[in-house]
Amino acid sequence: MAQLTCNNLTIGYDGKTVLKGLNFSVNSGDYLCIVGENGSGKSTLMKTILHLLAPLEGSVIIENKQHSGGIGYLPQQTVVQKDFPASVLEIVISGCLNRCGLRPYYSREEKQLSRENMEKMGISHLSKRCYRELSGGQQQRVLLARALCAAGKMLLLDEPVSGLDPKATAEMYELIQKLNEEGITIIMISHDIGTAVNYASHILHMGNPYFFGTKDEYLDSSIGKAFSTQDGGSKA
Ligand SMILES: Nc1ncnc2c1ncn2[C@@H]1O[C@H](COP(=O)(O)OP(=O)(O)OP(=O)(O)O)[C@@H](O)[C@H]1O
Repeated sequence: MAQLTCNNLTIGYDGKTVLKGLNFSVNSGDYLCIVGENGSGKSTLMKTILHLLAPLEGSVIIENKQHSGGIGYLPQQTVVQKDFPASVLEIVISGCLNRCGLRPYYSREEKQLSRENMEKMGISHLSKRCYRELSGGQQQRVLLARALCAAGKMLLLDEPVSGLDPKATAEMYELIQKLNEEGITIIMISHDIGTAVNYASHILHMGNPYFFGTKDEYLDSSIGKAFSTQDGGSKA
């Protein structure tokens, strides 16, 4: 069943179109990689899916939102965020804020959920450490644990390995794959087509024309062939 459907969706800012007429859907348990050149609209699409930006035309439908819980979001990290003066636990548990509603404290269940997600991400031993003193890879695990606290069944990840070294990158991809195997739907922006093709079940290649289909359909398509042979098949 489709968890997310974009119908004839036009995205952009202040009435200026970035990409027109997008049609695709994501089913529960899918792993969608969004690839495309700089400025092709990947982050704009993600913000539109999150309802942070209104569509210029068309619609974004998220099925059973009230039953499936929230959407976990891992934004692209900025320099300011890397310097955030809070403890790991404070950052992870802030992912539960939406669950609190008007209640001005975290419940026992929310504290337990934060502990479980830190455990999943292998960062329990860092819970009291200050976020800004951590390595880039550790910081991304903290933000992923935070996104998991907010997530029901869907995680949106905007270049989760940006700036990480090869070892931390591989570990991050393994963690994301494990979450997908546990049933969480993944929608991830990536600049790395090689990885997209390795891990994803579906590819959305932003551009005019855009491509949407399964990984195998992408590898068979002219756009997929052109990009997966370019630069040794790694960069979009
Ligand atoms: N806040 C904004 N206001 C107006 N235009 C914007 C804004 N943010 C992005 N844009 C424009 O929208 C277009 C798409 O940008 P977007 O960031 O979605 O691309 P992207 O594919 O995510 O790029 P990258 O790979 O560099 O992250 C670009 O032309 C960009 O200049």
